[in-house]
Amino acid sequence: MSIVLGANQYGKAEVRIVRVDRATPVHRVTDLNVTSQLRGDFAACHVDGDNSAVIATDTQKNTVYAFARDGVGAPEAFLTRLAEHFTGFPQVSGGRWYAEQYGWDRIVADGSEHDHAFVRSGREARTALVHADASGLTVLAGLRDCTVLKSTGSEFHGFPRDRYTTLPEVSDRILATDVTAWWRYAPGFDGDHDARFDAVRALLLETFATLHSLALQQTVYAMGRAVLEAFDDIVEIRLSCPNNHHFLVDLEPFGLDNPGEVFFAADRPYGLIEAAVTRSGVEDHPVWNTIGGFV
Ligand SMILES: O=c1[nH]c(=O)c2[nH]c(=O)[nH]c2[nH]1
Repeated sequence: MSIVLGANQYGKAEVRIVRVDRATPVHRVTDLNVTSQLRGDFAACHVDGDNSAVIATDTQKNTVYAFARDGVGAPEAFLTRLAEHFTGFPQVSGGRWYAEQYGWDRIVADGSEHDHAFVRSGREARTALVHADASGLTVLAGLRDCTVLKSTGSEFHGFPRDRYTTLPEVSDRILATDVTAWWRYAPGFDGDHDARFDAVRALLLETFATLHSLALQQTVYAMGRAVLEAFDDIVEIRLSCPNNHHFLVDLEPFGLDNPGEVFFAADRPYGLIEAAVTRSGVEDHPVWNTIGGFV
């Protein structure tokens, strides 16, 4: 039996860049966490310790900072620049560039938005991924931990019951989740990434709000479907949504009723609903193998 090196990639993870755009006194802040990973002809390093082809992870980090000097723009565009740069090295056959972008809102002071003071806009992050292989570049955009809740307009009933089923059927409940979504652009997409991100996010939220939900599964599929219906140049979308359960507290021991007003917000265990929504005939794309925690 001989032992051989299998798939490998290497790079610098979580390069934090905060870029301040000072073109006017109204500063703009872009806050990114970038991971760069290269694939290619690196067997000699793994097998013999021969580093002659290795673009050091430190060099990858420095390249990220240097490229930010020219401006960052949309994370998808920034990662595409990095992908094009690194795949220009003959020993690099592909790679994976991933970014999370954290939002900062302007602080309102004296009744107006401040020029250069900001407050973090919560746990949610915008995400982007550029994947390069022999077939070219693939761009995914997404978001994670977009926490949403609706206080009615959600039911769950009609499920099978067996000796282990205790869940009551409900025709009115809280529906809450932290949306994580990734969507894949058609090859060559050259639209405005920022505008498109805003439009997709708005559509996901609008669908969550307006669909009268009979199951979180139905809501998740409807959110994905709405995005594919609205944008021809998005090929497919994947969603992962925990069901953040809110259980009605039994107030009867205190002689009180509880007409859907007092809930216990459980943190675990939680349901986990995941779905890929795609166009019929689209083949499985290798980029999805580079994303963990999804169907
Ligand atoms: O929307 C839901 N889907 C389920 O599959 C499920 N299972 C469960 O216990 N509660 C819920 N809610």
